[in-house]
Amino acid sequence: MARLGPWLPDVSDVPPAALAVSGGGDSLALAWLASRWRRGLQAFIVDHGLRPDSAQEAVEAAERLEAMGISTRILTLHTLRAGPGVADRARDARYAALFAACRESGCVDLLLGHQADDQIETIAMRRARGEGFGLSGMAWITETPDVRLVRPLLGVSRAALRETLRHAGVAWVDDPSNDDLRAERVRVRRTLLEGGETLKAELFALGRISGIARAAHEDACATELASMVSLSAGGWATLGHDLPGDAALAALIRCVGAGAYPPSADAVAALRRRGRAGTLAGARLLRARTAAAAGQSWVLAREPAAMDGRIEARDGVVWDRRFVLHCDADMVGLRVGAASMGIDRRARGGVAAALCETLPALWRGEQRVCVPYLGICEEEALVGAEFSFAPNVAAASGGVWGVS
Ligand SMILES: Nc1ncnc2c1ncn2[C@@H]1O[C@H](COP(=O)(O)OP(=O)(O)OP(=O)(O)O)[C@@H](O)[C@H]1O
Repeated sequence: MARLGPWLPDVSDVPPAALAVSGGGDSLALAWLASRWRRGLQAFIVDHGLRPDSAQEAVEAAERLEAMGISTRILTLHTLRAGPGVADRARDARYAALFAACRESGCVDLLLGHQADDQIETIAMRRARGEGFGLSGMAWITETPDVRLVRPLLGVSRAALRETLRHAGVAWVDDPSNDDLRAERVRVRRTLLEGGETLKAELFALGRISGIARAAHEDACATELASMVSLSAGGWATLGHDLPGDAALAALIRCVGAGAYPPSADAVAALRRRGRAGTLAGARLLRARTAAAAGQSWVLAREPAAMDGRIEARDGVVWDRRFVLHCDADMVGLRVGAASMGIDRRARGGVAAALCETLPALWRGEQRVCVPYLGICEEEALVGAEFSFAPNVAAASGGVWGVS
């Protein structure tokens, strides 16, 4: 059996990972954290040549990186000029330079310092522009023909990264263009700061919800997502909350519970204030059981459907407003009901019990004979039985498009 580790791979074994470092707090924190994670790092600093101090700042950032033991190259751009659209032109030129440098150095991964606040701002900007799917924000990993872009810090707040650097004794430079109100991102950041935590929390929820909607159209694993949202991913903790704010919790309840109308604001506030398990508008709020997340983390699961669908014809049973059943076998006489409780942990294959209760199963009388999503099938004729999302899933997954 192979030995576990080593955790710091030998440079000769793996291609170097590239770091895009601006000299600002986010990407320097990325570099510092990465330097404690692995060897074989190659940092690239792009000097856009647009400000008189930029060359000197690039040299200072390079010194900070070298002090962390990271080999560093400054990529100087000579052709950029100030003027209309300079931010977009600078970004295009920066990525082109970074990609070329990665190719030259044989780097397969390019790590970027985008963090959780950037993500929230991105979602806010896309929402303001009326974009739809973009509401799930930036991807953690983006494959390009040149390199794989990796954003490992998307779950970490700007404040936490600054704190990390302070502890490590690493100085950074705040780019003055981050205060330039002509930039859309800067204006959005200002609005978010003024709007406070509620707005942030709402946008975070919206991002997740639209991710859920997209997944619902992509594959069956979306069942899990459409039926259950984990509130433990560190997102709310990042915002300093145990549970999301009222508006965000209402949006999530609507998504998971698929109610035709949003829950009342008072009911949501009461559920949140109580801080314990409860049911509202077709969704159940439960404490997560996992030991690692104990104390802080919650799950919002769909309330198990009370409805049983008796199969009268060969096909076309819609269950829980979400699923359509398909099967070649004659199933008249069976019924579709919730997979329900009592399925052995091993048979569930890691699927949470709360989610299991919301999955469709085929029942013959009191006997559960098939749970397609879990691969459980007691009758040979039913082996091909399948559920897919009902065509009205966008509506069924709960006002996904209508949350505002
Ligand atoms: N001058 C630079 N040199 C190298 N990398 C940079 C530079 N500027 C930004 N980056 C990389 O891009 C990340 C995001 O930076 P920032 O948010 O300023 O860029 P952006 O213009 O919003 O870019 P994006 O289009 O990628 O969102 C940084 O954390 C860093 O990894």
